[in-house]
Amino acid sequence: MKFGVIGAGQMGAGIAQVAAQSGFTVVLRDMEDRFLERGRQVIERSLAKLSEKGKLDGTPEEVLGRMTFTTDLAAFADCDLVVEAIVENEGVKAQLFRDLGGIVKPEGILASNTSSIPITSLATASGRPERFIGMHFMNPVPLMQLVEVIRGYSTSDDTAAFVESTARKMGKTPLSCNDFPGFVSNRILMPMLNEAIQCVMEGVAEPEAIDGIMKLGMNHPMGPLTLADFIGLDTCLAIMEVLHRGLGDDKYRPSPLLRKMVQAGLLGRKSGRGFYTY
Ligand SMILES: CC(=O)CC(=O)SCCNC(=O)CCNC(=O)[C@H](O)C(C)(C)COP(=O)(O)OP(=O)(O)OC[C@H]1O[C@@H](n2cnc3c(N)ncnc32)[C@H](O)[C@@H]1OP(=O)(O)O
Ligand SMILES: NC(=O)C1=CN([C@@H]2O[C@H](COP(=O)(O)OP(=O)(O)OC[C@H]3O[C@@H](n4cnc5c(N)ncnc54)[C@H](OP(=O)(O)O)[C@@H]3O)[C@@H](O)[C@H]2O)C=CC1
Repeated sequence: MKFGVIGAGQMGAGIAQVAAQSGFTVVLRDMEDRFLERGRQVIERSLAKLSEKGKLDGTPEEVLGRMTFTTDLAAFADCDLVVEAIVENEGVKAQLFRDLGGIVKPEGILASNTSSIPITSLATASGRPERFIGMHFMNPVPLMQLVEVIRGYSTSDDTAAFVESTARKMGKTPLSCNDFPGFVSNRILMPMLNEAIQCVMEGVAEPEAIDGIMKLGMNHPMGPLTLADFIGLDTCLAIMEVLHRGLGDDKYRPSPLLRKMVQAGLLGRKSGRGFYTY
């Protein structure tokens, strides 16, 4: 199978890596060579770590040998499945799917790794709504078990079955849900992270104490502010906006502190500073 991934950021690089680990031929695209190079380095580090621990089938070189890095969308023409993992912005994603709809062979399936944006509207933009689906991997992709599979209004049974079987071949567990803002994962997770940010803003406690309380008290592997920094505060804000707009309830209002930090360019781990400094 030829597996396409668009966006070589933290999610796209992880999805491409795990697809190649699973034996698929992979093409990974970003807009500029320097972003592809950054993605390749992340993949090389992750493969080295997995290999060191005996958790990799074959060598890192064999896995990398199944991957091609490109800036050219035409390289996706013969892909059986293309997963998009670019910025969490509906207009930008819709334009990409309009383009892809005219490039990828008609029987190819298009999927979005979006955290929250309506699958049905991206499916319409693609011009092939029956062969369009949400394939939502979790961060960090090489370590997390879940793929949340989101069916759009017109997604066919064959498309859902193909994507679920592909997720299993990648060593993941697919779980399905319908197309509602934030799906299941982020409808439940993101309000908790937003509330932790609101606690910082209101001076309820210092970030370290908030994270410590949730880690030690609730056995969460990461505190909510560490996790928000890990996901990216720009992505967290984009998801909260979709929940707020899409569900029309002020309980999903993004914390003003979250908004201000994104305006200040404090995006978390990827920009070097968020609630913590990296
Ligand atoms: C926003 C959305 O739309 C959806 C989302 O994804 S929401 C986010 C979902 N993800 C989470 O909630 C993650 C929560 N965090 C965790 O589960 C854990 O902290 C974790 C699995 C990320 C890390 O595990 P941990 O037990 O905390 O230990 P940590 O020491 O950091 O890492 C474990 C090992 O994995 C390695 N590791 C981390 N990332 C890796 C990667 N990408 N590839 C390979 N190895 C990796 C680490 O280097 C470490 O190796 P050593 O044991 O040799 O030091
Ligand atoms: N972060 C997370 O924990 C998770 C995120 N997701 C979702 O995955 C997707 C990607 O997130 P993530 O990998 O974290 O984000 P990153 O910021 O790490 O990467 C985003 C990617 O999108 C590209 N991009 C940015 N702007 C544009 C544009 N205008 N046109 C085309 N490409 C663009 C970036 O390229 P460049 O480097 O050139 O800017 C980069 O490759 C989002 O939809 C997000 O919601 C899903 C699960 C978890």
